[in-house]
Amino acid sequence: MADEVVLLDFRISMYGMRVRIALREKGIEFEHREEDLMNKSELLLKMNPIHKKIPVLIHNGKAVCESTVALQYIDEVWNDRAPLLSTDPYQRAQARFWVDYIDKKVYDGGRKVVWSGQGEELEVAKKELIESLKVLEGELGEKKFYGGEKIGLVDICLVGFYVWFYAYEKFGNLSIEAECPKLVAWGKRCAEVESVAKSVPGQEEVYELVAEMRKPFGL
Ligand SMILES: N[C@@H](CCC(=O)N[C@@H](CS)C(=O)NCC(=O)O)C(=O)O
Repeated sequence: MADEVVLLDFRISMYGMRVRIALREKGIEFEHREEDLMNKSELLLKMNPIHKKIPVLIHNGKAVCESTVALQYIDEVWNDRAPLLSTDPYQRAQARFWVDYIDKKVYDGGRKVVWSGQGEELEVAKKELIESLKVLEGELGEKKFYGGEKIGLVDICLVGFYVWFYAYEKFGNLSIEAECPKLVAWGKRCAEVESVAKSVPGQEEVYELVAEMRKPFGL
């Protein structure tokens, strides 16, 4: 029986993007179902009753929730091609450490920049975001990708945030390129990789959609 793979998703979600990229890295055909997060589908509520969030990967009718869990699942099920992680246990542990860092620090900093409005709160958020990006830039060093010559788990998990950089810059009145030029160069390299190019929206599209989402909150 052919695999049936469905992804419940939201186009500008950095978490959704990573699952799309991983599936495309592996060459897995999948059906993409866009969710309206203000009016979630019955399927989403049924498949992710605990968190009620996207992305949800549905493989032959079975749901896998949480993006990093989905990436691990994808890597284990389709383990005969395009590995997302090194075979070395220590390298694997390191990659998972950085994904955890991204999800805690970059997500938090970015969320606050987008939703803080103006003033002291925004200044603190900007500092937090830039600090976390500088740490990640340091970890990249002179490598082409975090995965080495090819994109790997850390690249796949961070590139969705790169797609939000323009929105962070506009709402935070900051220049990520001035602060982290090597990280921005890395993001541009990633954006040229086929699996990424096919999976992520443009930075302006993200900015425009987020600007619409902020309006009801008077931002
Ligand atoms: N830790 C989750 C985060 C997923 C997440 O925050 N999804 C957001 C969209 S980016 C969502 O579904 N939000 C809807 C809600 O919170 O009701 C993951 O890695 O999958």
